[in-house]
Amino acid sequence: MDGPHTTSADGGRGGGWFGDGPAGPDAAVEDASDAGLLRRTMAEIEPVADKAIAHFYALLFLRHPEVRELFPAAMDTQRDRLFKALLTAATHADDPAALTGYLTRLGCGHRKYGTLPGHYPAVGEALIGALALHAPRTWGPRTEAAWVSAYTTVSQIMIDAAAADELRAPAWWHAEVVAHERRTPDIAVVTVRPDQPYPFLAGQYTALETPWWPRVWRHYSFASAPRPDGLLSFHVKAVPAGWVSNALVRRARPGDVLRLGPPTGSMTVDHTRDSALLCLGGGTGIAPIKALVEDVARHGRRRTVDVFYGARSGHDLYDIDTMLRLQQSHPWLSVHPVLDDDAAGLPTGGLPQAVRASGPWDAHDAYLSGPPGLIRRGVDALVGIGIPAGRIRHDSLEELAGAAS
Ligand SMILES: NC(=O)C1=CN([C@@H]2O[C@H](COP(=O)(O)OP(=O)(O)OC[C@H]3O[C@@H](n4cnc5c(N)ncnc54)[C@H](O)[C@@H]3O)[C@@H](O)[C@H]2O)C=CC1
Repeated sequence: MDGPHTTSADGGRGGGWFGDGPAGPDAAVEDASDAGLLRRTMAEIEPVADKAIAHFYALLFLRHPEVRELFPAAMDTQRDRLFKALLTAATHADDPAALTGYLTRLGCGHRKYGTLPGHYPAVGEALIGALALHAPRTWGPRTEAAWVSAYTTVSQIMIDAAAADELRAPAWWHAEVVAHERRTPDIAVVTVRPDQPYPFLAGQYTALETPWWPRVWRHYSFASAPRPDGLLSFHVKAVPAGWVSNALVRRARPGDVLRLGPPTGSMTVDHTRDSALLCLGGGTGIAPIKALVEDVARHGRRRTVDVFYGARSGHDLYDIDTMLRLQQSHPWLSVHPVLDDDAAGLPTGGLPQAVRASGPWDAHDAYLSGPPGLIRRGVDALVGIGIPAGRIRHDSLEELAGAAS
């Protein structure tokens, strides 16, 4: 690729990459601000997003075959993540300050894929090409200029963030599997030793790649707070069609070497506060909750912690012994197992109902971890019982959608 990002050369003004062309449908637009033009494209693209995404990748790989090797052999459902992230970012580009955190993480996170500054113009060109074709009613020179300008802002923040990160941290870590414990036929606890120090906070997660599915990255939460021996563990459930999770549960053995991206996520404990914690962990979502409990224990400042640990059946409460042991050693910790059905086989209403039925919780800081459906319903329940949304933490639902597969 040829040097750093170049799209700012024309500043996105006067027609951009596809020539000046005739005055298009954007000539007499009411809200002709850049943000208004971007919103109009988005509204037109939304119903045909699948086609636009397919076109985007076709253009990208046709014009820049060298970029293909940054992506996995099989482009699965994750393929729309790049396109969607670009659109989300570009449409918020009129407020770069608010976006900087997101784009900084995105730029740093892209280092593990081998992304270089020279790749950004190729992606931008394909993005504009796909949008122009699939939003013909609203596309025109001014709209194109607005997209070029937005993409330039977005990509420059990502490029700068990656360059700054390069001075601080590796693009990825190699991590050798040192223990592999099958807790149920579908769930394994995988413990790894990173090849270099791996600083992270309890409650965060990382992207992980196995040797069996190169360039397919999946997110897993750390199942422990940082340990003195530097080891990291993950709770992995093999799910149908989950390439990475199946390989980790059924194939990984001590000695195998994985790759880890940087730690990310803000579901961490604020130790400047002393309010009590209410934690909801569903299924393998108990992993980061356990890490948070260990973090509170190590921090030494006692605050009460209530953990509601939900599972579909008693058999699925694969980590209950660990949680009960923690409860025994810490008088400030209460663990409440919650099954979907009661002893008579009747539905219990699950975690949200169990939390609603106890309390009061309105003075607590809340943490949720588990399937996206549980998080959505859990947040509704917690807001309903008086916990302000600003005191409820969970990982991004978008990231979780592809998390465990
Ligand atoms: N940081 C995080 O938020 C983490 C999230 N996860 C996610 O947790 C999930 C774990 O999967 P499994 O163990 O198979 O969970 P599961 O499907 O067996 O469900 C676990 C618990 O969540 C409840 N639940 C599920 N869907 C619900 C809904 N729509 N409304 C209310 N309650 C619901 C179930 O009743 C059960 O108590 C995966 O999707 C994984 O990606 C896993 C680790 C960390």
